[in-house]
Amino acid sequence: MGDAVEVRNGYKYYGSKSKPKIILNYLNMNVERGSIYGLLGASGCGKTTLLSCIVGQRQFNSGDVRVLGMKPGLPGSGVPGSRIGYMPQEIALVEEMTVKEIIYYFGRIYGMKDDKIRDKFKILRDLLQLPQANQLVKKCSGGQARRVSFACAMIHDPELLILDEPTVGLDPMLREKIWEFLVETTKNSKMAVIITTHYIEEAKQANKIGLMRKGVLLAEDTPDNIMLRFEVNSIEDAFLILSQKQGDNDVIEAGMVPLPSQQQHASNAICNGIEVIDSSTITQASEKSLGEKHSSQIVDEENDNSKKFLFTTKGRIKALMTKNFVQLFRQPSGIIFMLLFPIIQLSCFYVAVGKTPTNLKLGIVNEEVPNWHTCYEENLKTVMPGNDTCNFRMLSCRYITGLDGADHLNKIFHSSLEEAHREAKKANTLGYIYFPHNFSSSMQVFMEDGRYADDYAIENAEVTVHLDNTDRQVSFYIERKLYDLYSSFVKDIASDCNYPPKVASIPVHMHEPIYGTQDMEFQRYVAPGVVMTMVFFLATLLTASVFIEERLDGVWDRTLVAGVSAIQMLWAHLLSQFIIMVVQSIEVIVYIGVVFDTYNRGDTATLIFLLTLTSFCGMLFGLLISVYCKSHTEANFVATGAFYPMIILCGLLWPLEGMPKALQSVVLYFPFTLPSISARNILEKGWDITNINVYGGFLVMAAWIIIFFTLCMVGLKRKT
Ligand SMILES: Nc1ncnc2c1ncn2[C@@H]1O[C@H](COP(=O)(O)OP(=O)(O)OP(=O)(O)O)[C@@H](O)[C@H]1O
Repeated sequence: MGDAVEVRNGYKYYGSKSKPKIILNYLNMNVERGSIYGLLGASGCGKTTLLSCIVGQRQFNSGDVRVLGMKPGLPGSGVPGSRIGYMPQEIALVEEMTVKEIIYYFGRIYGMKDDKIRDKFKILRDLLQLPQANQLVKKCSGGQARRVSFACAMIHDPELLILDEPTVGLDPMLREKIWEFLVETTKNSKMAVIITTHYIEEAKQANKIGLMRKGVLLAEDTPDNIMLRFEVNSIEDAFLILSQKQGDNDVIEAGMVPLPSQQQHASNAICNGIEVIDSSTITQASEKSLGEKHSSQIVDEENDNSKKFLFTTKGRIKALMTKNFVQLFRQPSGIIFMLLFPIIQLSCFYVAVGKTPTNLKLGIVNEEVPNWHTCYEENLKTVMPGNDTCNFRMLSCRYITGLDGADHLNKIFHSSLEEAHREAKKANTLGYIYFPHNFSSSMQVFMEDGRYADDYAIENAEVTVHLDNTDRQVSFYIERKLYDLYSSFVKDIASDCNYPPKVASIPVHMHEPIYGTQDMEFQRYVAPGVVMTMVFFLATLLTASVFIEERLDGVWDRTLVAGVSAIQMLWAHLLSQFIIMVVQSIEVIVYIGVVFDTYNRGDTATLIFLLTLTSFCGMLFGLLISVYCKSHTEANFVATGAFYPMIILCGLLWPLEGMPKALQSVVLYFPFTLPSISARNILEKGWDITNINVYGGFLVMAAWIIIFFTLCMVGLKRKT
């Protein structure tokens, strides 16, 4: 059957080719089936790197590795996959799951049936003194979590069990029990175990130990033989002697990479006569047998795989989706984020945006009256029509009292222009309006015989306005109010003087709008864009954080080593997210429809579809970020960096027509620009998906989905 693991001239470096940080320096290793191999070495000597190359998580830069007779990663090799069990150094469990759930998760991933998982779980629970089945992993102590992690690696009775420091933090009794179990199991089966440990003496129970230092195995033999050879009573002493012999001079310098043949020579020299595995021990015959086994095993495995394929894939997708939902819904922040955030954000938007500004302080200086109370005297008459003339007095009062109808304006009366100016400068008012002492008489001259009115009269017939323009929205609003009021003020005077009111109105008439309403609020214009950007970025942040978290806590890698492909993980995530997104989109549409009474002239299903696509696109963008960013901080930078340009350029804050032409033609294809126009067209114009001004947005969104998906795939392929 050959050895469980055979490593020949394993060479691995991190960093660039020109400046390599060499971790494994043409290392050789043999692990027999049905045996325990203790891999010992100081922290940082490369043990984890070696194990990751054995389980197929990483690859050697050169050299050869056979695991259970095949090269890891080859189709049908079962590595990564169910032939091995891997317990990484970090806990690498889903914290939101219970002990039972995480065991079932890995069992299903390995393609086990539920009743088999249940039986094995019972055995492991007693053996490893696992915590209560319904205890959350995050509530487990370090030692408990390590035992659960160990159980996950063992659940499927692998042919090769790889344990990276499994006994750290466990009490001596339990450590002993675990070793007993491993010794017993390897005796009675063909299971091979590779175990790294810092407790060198416990490795005495291993069938073989490898002493590793600076990327090479200094010795590889049974514990007794090693102690015998160095005439010492402990492996630790033997290791010390070996390390001294290797010496510091042999620190591997970057850039001085020896050739395999030179290295073979070098490592023999390093070990000063100590027998280090000789690569020539792989005989022609064993190579041949490996080759034969290779092809026959591929056929067997492929047959087996095709039978099990459906069952395993179903089980995996079920396990992955359950994990996703558990992860999301066991964290209060997850539910808040997905379901409550849209409600909170929409409420903020609808309550705060687009309403008419109120309590706007506007100063008034009126030189026509001795004091402002005069304007509010009862029986004040400002227009006195005669037969062939119409006399005006204190007309300014008529305009000022007209302002009372504009209840959003708060009038502040000033006694002089200087005072009004001073108050506006101090920002105590938003500006002021001024009426000269001869406002009414000038108006009379202007209205009765405008053709002969002199400049002085024309000037004094004006309402002079000075506004603080720094808040343009507010000053626009005041301007519009003052214009509207003046228009009705003049019309009223004309009517009182028995002139036809139309003579006094501006001859531009705004009829009922073709689409929308005359009093349509700004809110309705921005709402589609706001809702779309909201669902997009919620999905982006959620996906990016979930994936990065999984990668950082080791769950992602561990699941890959268990045989799940990155693509399967991606599909499971897409499916679970899709369900959440449909719920979220319905929630958003119903909420704004029912609570804020937002009408929709078009088809609601089309809107929900567009919103779900937007959310899906956001999710893929989040995935893309998680693929290329290493940490949450990096992901946040990218998400925030993308958020503002997208919002600013999509026509949400300012119409596209106001942007430079070249920019317009680019931003039109941004993820929110055409889609928000489509949404607006559905809502306001009632157009359906057959209209280009609606399906244009769908096409853009679909194109972005394809772009993000392709980039994700490229990134994932490069990473795995
Ligand atoms: N992705 C990486 N990029 C660069 N260097 C790395 C990377 N991963 C590990 N290293 C470095 O490689 C060396 C070997 O790391 P490795 O984790 O294999 O050591 P180890 O023997 O398992 O240590 P320990 O017992 O502390 O886990 C260390 O110096 C580590 O800093």
